[in-house]
Parts: sequence; C-alpha cells; structure tokens
Amino acid sequence: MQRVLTAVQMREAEKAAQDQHGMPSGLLMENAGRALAEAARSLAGPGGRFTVLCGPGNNGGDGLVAARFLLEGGARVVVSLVGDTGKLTPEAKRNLQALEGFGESPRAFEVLPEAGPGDVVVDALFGTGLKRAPEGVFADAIGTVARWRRAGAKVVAADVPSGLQSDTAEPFSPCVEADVTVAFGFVKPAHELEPGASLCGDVRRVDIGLGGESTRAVSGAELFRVEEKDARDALPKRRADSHKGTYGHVLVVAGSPGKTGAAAMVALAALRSGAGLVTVATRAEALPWVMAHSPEIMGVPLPGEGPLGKGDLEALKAALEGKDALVMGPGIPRGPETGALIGDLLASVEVPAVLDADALNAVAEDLTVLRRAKGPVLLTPHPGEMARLWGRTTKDVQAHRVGVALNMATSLNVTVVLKGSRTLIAEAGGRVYINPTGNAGMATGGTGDVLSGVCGSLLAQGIPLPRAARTAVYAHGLAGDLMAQQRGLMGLIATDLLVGLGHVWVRWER
Ligand SMILES: NC(=O)C1=CN([C@@H]2O[C@H](COP(=O)(O)OP(=O)(O)OC[C@H]3O[C@@H](n4cnc5c(N)ncnc54)[C@H](O)[C@@H]3O)[C@@H](O)[C@H]2O)[C@@H](O)CC1
Ligand SMILES: [K+]
Repeated sequence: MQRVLTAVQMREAEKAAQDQHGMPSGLLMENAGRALAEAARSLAGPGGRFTVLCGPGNNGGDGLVAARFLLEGGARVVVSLVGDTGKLTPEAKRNLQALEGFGESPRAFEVLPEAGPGDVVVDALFGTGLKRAPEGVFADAIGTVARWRRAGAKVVAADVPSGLQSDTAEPFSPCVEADVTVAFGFVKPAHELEPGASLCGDVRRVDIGLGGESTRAVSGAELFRVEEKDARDALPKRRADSHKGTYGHVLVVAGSPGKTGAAAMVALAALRSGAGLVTVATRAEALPWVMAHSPEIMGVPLPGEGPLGKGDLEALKAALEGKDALVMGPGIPRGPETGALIGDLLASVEVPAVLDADALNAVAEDLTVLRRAKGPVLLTPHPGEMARLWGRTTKDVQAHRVGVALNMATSLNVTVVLKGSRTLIAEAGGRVYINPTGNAGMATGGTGDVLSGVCGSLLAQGIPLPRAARTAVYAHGLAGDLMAQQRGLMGLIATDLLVGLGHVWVRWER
C-alpha cells in the first residue's frame, strides 16, 4: 500500500535515508530535479521555452537542478530566483553555482518573457516547507504563473503546488494550480485529499533514493492510500464446493414507511457483494414494500409501532441469532430511545456491526453507548453526520477530516469511514487510509445505503475490520467510476452502483 507522508515524516525519511543508506542529501535533490526536468520536457510543445521559478528553500534547489538538466538537453531556459537570495539553503546555493557554470544566471521574474502555448513553467517556489500565505513578491510570482497558464502555458509543480499546504491539502490564497505535480519520494496529503488534489493536476510520484516503504516514519498518524490490489486481494475465493452458508448471513435493520427503498438498497448491495443470505428486520407495515423490491430479500417484522426503542431489543436479539453481520440505520424510525437500544444491542451480541445514517444520529446523543459493544463496530458517517457525532459544524469536520476521523476511531475503539470526496477509513490506534475511487456523480441519495450494504456483506463473509471497510469503500467508488462512464456524472443514481459492483467483481475475479 502506498504511504502518504506529512512534512515532518518526509524530513524523517530524508534523515533515515542519510543515516541508514548513506544517501547524501545533495543526491536526493539531484534525483528530484532530474525527474522534475523530465516531467517539464514531457509537457512542452515543439520549440517551447522553459521558465523556472525558484524559491528560497530546498524546493527552489530542486528547480535549479531541473533548470540545469533542461539546459544540458539543449532547451531554451530562463530561471528566476524569487525572494532573498541571501537566504538560500546550502544545497540550493551549490546548485545555483552549478547552474551558473552552465552559463545561465537567474533574473528577476518581473523581467521574464511572457509564456504561452507550448511553453512550460516550473513552479519551485515552495514545497513542504511552506509556513504561511505567500505575500509580496511571492504572491506576485504565483499570480504571474496563473496568467501564463491562462495564456496556454503548462505548469509543472515541484513536489507541491506553491501555496498549497502539504499536510492539510488546504490552499492559501494565492496558490499555484498545476497541470502536473511531481511528488518526490512519497505522496503527501496535499496530493491525495481535496481540495489540494484538484490543484495538483496529474500527480507523478518519483523515486529519489529515500528507500521506499522500508523507511519507516514514526511521528504522528500513519497515512496510506488504498490501492486496488489491496482491495482485490481481500476478497474471499468462491470455492466450487461452497454453499450459501459459506458466505454469511447479513441482518439489515433499516427502512420505514416512505423509506423502504433505503432498506432495499442496503439488502441488495449486500446480496450483490457476495453475502449468502440477507434478512431485513423492519416495522411490519414497511416490510412487504421492502421485500417487494426483490425476491432474494428475506424479512422479519418488528412488532410494535413508531420509533425503534428499548421495546425492540428482544426481537432484534432474536433476529440476530445465526447472523454474521449487522447493518443498522438507513431509513429507521428514530426516537428518544433509539440510541440506548443500539447500545444494549451491541452490548449483547458479538457480530460485527455497521452503523449508518439515523443509527449514527441516534448514538450521537450519547456516544458512550458504543464503548459497551462486544463485537467490532464500523461507523460510516457523511460529514453532516460526523458533525453531529463530534458536536461541531460540518465545515469544521471538512477542515480537519483526518484528525476528526482518527480521534473518533481511537476514542471509541471503532473503525470510522468518513465519507465524501476521498473517503477516509480510520482505525483505532493511528492508521488512516485514503480512498482514491469515486466521483461527484455519487453525490445522490442512496449511495451511502449501498456502501453500508457492501460493508456488511464483506464482514459477513469473514473479512475483518478495518480491511473489510477499505475494500468496500474502494469497490463502491470504483463501481461509481465504472457506471459514470455509462450514465455520466449527472445521470448516475444509487441503484446503478448495484450494476457497477458487478463490473468490479468481474474485474477482480479475473
Ligand atoms: N525531504 C526530502 O527528502 C527532500 C526534499 N526536497 C525538497 O525540499 C522541499 C522542502 O524544502 P524546505 O524545507 O527547504 O522548504 P521549502 O523549499 O518548501 O520552503 C522553505 C523556505 O521558504 C520559506 N517560507 C515558507 N513559507 C513562506 C512564505 N509564505 N513566504 C515566504 N517565505 C516562506 C521558509 O522560511 C524557508 O526558507 C520539498 O518540498 C522538496 O521539494 C528535495 O530536494 C529532495 C529531498
Ligand atoms: K512547488
């Protein structure tokens, strides 16, 4: 799986490469600059000119190396050192001298020739060392890059587009918008999380001699990007001599009059993701409507009326007998006792449980009920539900997605799937996974119900948390990506994902 490193972890990786593998830091910069030059060359039109803007830190040093390689290849190159040249890092200074040895002296960026179609601008102003919003001459330089890009020039960013905060993926104003970003050694949160990811353009990660996955960074949360192989390898093999009992029985507690479709989508997603059997438990008045959606769905009526409460405990415990996973929440009738009911239920059974939608809103009133759970628990909030769980605004959640998901997972000892563009999967104790699949077409009612069904299905088939959650999230997003090719982002609806899941499994079963 691909590691995603923070700025502090990058420095640790650099130090480890020096101490453990004897890599001189100058060689790391040399490798970074050479890869940057290659990327720049790949974007240029015939006869295009290269403009390299270098800042005062090591990011600027990478730009100076790139300029030297471009010159060596015979390209037309102009270089500018932006800011106080007296503050250059020793490594950048050495590369400035080497560049001058090639006969190219940096100029003030204000006097550089305009760039347009066929030309390439190399943005090496700031990388992971950016500390505050770019101002003065730096802001002017970033503004100039934007003007050149509007005129048709391509922009390649060294490591991180300048102005983008590497650890949070939040841009300062102004911020470079790149066509290609060359990520040195490891990808960073800025490349993988929104809104940063959209500002990076096409991200190309290159090895520069940091020692790959063997370099263990220790500080802070461990971040990873979910890879397709990881998700695919988690799937159980369907053996020829297996039967429906081999693949688990999911109990879905979902639906109410007016929301029977939610229960049906959970159940169908579970069936379409390999579970052997799926039973829906819901109020008697809603049950026939849920079951009418598909003959494969089995049902158990919950006696009583109105919101789910403590009076439903015994019926739910009975319904859970012989089941391998529970999915609870989409479309349930919620009342003042629903949170306590969920707490009592989780305290009395050991099956893995997925809580979604109104089950999350119910436990938000008293999160401590989750601490009594006997089995593994997965929460799948969207940002609004997470805001209720955390007692803050949705905006706060979105601004601190990694930290919020990780804190919730660790403090409650559960796995958390925080939905949204680049869904996060956080496990108790410090690991957060970033999912790369999915698209804006999936911002439509019911896609969350489908996800909770896939999660429950994989859990029932014996894939443990948090791996089941990673696999489900990846597959669900990929289903959306494949179906968007047929429906368009505008036309995609939740039940399309049930078809899309089929395409995912075909692709992975090959
Ligand atoms: N860590 C590694 O292993 C490697 C890092 N390399 C490069 O080094 C970069 C990090 O270098 P640095 O730590 O020197 O950081 P940067 O080059 O990103 O920038 C740091 C410099 O900019 C100044 N600065 C920060 N924000 C500013 C602002 N808003 N206005 C004005 N000045 C500001 C700082 O005071 C410092 O002088 C990486 O992004 C990468 O490009 C590469 O050379 C290869 C190896
Ligand atoms: K940069």
